[in-house]
Amino acid sequence: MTTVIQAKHLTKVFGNYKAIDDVSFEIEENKIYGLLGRNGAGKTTIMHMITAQLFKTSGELHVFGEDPYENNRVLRQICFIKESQKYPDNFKVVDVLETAALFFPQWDGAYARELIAEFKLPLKRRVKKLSRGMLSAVGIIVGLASRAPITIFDEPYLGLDAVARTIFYDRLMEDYALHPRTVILSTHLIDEVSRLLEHIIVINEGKLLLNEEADSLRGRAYTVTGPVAKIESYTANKKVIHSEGMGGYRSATIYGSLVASDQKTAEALGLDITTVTIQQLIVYLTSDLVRKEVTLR
Ligand SMILES: Nc1ncnc2c1ncn2[C@@H]1O[C@H](COP(=O)(O)OP(=O)(O)OP(=O)(O)O)[C@@H](O)[C@H]1O
Repeated sequence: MTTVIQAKHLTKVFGNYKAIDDVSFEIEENKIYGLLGRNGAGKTTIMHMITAQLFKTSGELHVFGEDPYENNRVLRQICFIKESQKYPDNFKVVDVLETAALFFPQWDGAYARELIAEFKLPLKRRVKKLSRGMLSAVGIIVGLASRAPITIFDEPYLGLDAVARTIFYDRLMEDYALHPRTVILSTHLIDEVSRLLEHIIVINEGKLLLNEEADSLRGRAYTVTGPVAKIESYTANKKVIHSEGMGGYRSATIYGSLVASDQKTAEALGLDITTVTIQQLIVYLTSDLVRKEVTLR
């Protein structure tokens, strides 16, 4: 596996606020990553350092083995699509595509036109006259057609309706299969994208909370539901990351794989067992209450 981004003890301080605190991770070639976390966790700050829009305070950051700052050789290999992308006032959709064609070495103009038709975008309309969702579609089209070896989508779909989001996910998967590259998706719609993600990095309050293959996270927690006394007996000595009650019933989410012996015990107690989605798992793990009580691994 080739590493395309390497962060070691990466730290970013704004004034006296540590937005990124000693974070280390590697991003490999030709994989789809989810960069996830709550509002203000530090995801955009990391993406801005990778794309040389912010200086790191300390630590190391290498992109394709080099420092990304003022390094055009590296930056032309990265396409960064963000929700708040600004375009010059007089730009029409067609101007955005033509500018992207000049910048990205692997740009595919024919594919961009196909996507324009699919998202029903008016090529000759000024970008500032587009609806919120149409503006997001422009970013998505640039991100896909750039075929950049590192393509980063930071909450790319503000205002995009469910149909258009599905088009984005489907096209991303198809095009990624034909033209593998590294994709980093940062989003709060985790359930929607979780089937696309191969590896998940979770940032919480500026620190690295999880850095794992998505498949290994899929079976990482489960929920048991049943009468309070039986739940209490079952969960003794287990890491409960979420719990809620209703009348005499309680449900408890347990951090850990459901091994055969535990499954037998739960069944013998008559408890219902349900799986936990990656989104639920991340919500529980990043909630303040849980982090105080549970130390991961
Ligand atoms: N230029 C800046 N000056 C001061 N503080 C900043 C600056 N940029 C970001 N921050 C702070 O750093 C923290 C991380 O912000 P960041 O935008 O990276 O979060 P995020 O994970 O992308 O959040 P969201 O999901 O809401 O987009 C926040 O507390 C934010 O207020």
